[in-house]
Amino acid sequence: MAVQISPSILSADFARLADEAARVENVADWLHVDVMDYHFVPNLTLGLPVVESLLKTTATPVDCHLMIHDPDRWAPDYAEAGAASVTIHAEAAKAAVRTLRAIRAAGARAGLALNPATAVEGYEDLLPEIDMMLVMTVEPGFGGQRFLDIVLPKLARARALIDKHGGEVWLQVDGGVSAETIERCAEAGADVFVAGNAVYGADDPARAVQELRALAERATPPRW
Ligand SMILES: O=C(CO)[C@@H](O)[C@H](O)COP(=O)(O)O
Ligand SMILES: [Fe+2]
Repeated sequence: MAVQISPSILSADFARLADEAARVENVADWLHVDVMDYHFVPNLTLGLPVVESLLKTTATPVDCHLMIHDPDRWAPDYAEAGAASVTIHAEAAKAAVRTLRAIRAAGARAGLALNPATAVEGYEDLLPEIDMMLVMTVEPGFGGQRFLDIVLPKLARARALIDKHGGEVWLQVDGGVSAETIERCAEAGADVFVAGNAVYGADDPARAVQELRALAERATPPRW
């Protein structure tokens, strides 16, 4: 699978979201939208009404990362609104299979996110239910945090499980991904790279996306 870059608007200017999305249009593969609710994580960002408005202003597929207490209640709504990918947290979902199926039924790709301390092995049975696994490389809640390299062995184990399963499950990495860390993520098997600060903290976000993509492509090991 080709390298995909998903800039996180968490590091963008929330008062100018349409303009910020336009800065990476035609360069980024996705626009990563971090939904936080002050309950699952100690931060608050935006919700469905803002995502609905954003979807009207950008042609880039929207990748919603739900860091919310009750994803079973809300995730299908994001898919129905038109988000192309909706990711729920394993630690928050109480009915993960039902919710992942509802996301797919609404026409979106279904993602399952794991916090740094959550073992991937517990979720092997869910691989047929998902289109993407998200391995967090920071504790969720804030942009601009330091990359947790202790998560890299888990990322590699996730890649091995996905390859063993044989399906088309993408492996996303999120948190502290930058020019300094992206190659290690690619070497460990990630193929979708979220980057907030490294893109929207740069003078030229589009160029930052291109540079990250080139680094990840160079470091991606041949798999077939
Ligand atoms: O989900 C999250 C944080 O919880 C991320 O998507 C961050 O927004 C990534 O930002 P950087 O670590 O790349 O600055
Ligand atoms: Fe995220």
